[in-house]
Amino acid sequence: MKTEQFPLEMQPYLVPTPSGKYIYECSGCKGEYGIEKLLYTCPECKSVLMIKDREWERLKAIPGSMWRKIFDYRSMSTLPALRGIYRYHELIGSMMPLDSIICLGEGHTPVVAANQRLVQWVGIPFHYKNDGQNPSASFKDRGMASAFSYLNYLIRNRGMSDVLAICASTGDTSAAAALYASYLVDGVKSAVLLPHGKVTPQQLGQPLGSGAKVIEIPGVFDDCMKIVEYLSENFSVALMNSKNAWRILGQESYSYEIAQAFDYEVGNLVVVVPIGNAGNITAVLQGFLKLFDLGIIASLPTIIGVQSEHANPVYLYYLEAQPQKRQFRPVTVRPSVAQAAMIGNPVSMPRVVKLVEQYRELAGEDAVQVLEVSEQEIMDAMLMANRNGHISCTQGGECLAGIRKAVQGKIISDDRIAVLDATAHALKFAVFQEKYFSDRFEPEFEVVPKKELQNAPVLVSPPESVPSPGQGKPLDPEEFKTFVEYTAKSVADLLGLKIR
Ligand SMILES: N[C@@H](CCOP(=O)(O)O)C(=O)O
Repeated sequence: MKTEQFPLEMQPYLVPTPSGKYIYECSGCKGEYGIEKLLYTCPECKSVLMIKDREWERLKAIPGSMWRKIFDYRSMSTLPALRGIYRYHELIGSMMPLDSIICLGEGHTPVVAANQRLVQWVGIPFHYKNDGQNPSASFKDRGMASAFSYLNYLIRNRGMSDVLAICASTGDTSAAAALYASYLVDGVKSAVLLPHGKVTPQQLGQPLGSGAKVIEIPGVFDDCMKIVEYLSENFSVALMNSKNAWRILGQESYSYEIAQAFDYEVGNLVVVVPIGNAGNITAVLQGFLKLFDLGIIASLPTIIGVQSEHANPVYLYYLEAQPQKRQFRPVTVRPSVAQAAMIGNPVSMPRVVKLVEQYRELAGEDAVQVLEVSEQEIMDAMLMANRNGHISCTQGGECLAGIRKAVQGKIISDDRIAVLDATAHALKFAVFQEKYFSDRFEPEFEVVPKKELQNAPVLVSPPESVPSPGQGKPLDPEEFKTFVEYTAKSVADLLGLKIR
């Protein structure tokens, strides 16, 4: 819809203009730093940074009801910069002029209600929010849209040039970073560091296809992360992992979209997210806190973070009930089907600690929970989801296993409604489905396929006496008729079809 076609009262708000005073704020010592250049950790105490708008309070001059209208109307705007996550401009980088914004179609991902069979299996109604329907098929695109828009802003306004965008990845971040870098023609190249053999073939193909320099490293993601951290401290590169606080801003849009999808009534919702490098749960918590602070939502939803038993440092941290006794200890990860979250030392942990405390102060101790599930539960849940109309990845399976456990363990009451994060498209993780279906899981995964969830193709192969078409060798009409009749009968027998 064109701006002039919106109701008159909305027109002044539709096209945002740059506003606010953005700074980096240290999640440890609270030190503040200007955003004229990229900064990842506090120069003083080395803790990770958050981005803060010093003029945030000005947004409260507009009532929550009006913000709701602004965001809803903006969803209909055809202005290129507002087609994706920047329809929430004031919340995720309002200093950014619209001409710096990169939008590759991220956001607006569907919220799909579970059918009755799945609702019964879990115990409460729930929805999947399919972030696999983003441009590079994962939620990382939300964060990359924001981090690359900021890079673009620095290139256009601050004379930045010859940028090498670099990241460590379990697969999704690299696909997203390479995609957005390839779009920015003004001197941005990308390089991605992947743990050798621990990224699916589909995910490996993505940055290669986008033209990134793909470098494989022995070890796991945590090792790659240490290398890119070293590179970003000692060389002129732009770090595109969620350690870069601009990534977090964009990923907050996941919370904004959930609020919008539920008409901003989120108090009864339980939002379930997997935890890997912890950028996602950071953004989800911060996103809902911002909406609450501006009166856009009247109450906060419950947040459940889920980890696999094979990569569970955040779960172990919160196992200790007394906050003053909690101590974060990185873990050595074991092979996990939730490979995107196979991370033992999440870089956003200091942000999580701070935000969970803030969230619990406002919404109660139970408002944020962290659970762990087994590899078996993750795989079974993903397959259950996908057999019932979803396109969930293994991390989405992790969420489903988590909410089921929470309901069965009465951590969540049966009058709640859940929204599960399917962080990536199922196709990226087809290799784990294949291992399950063909019973080829290496013992370390600790997954034993259940017969009722397996599936395999059946080859109908006519005997030599029946002519069969071959590549470039079409059958004559009589032979073809014989082939069709024989094969159709075999298929009918296989399917147990009855003659009409
Ligand atoms: N799961 C991630 C790991 C890196 O996470 P990030 O959000 O810090 O970039 C991936 O897809 O690589």
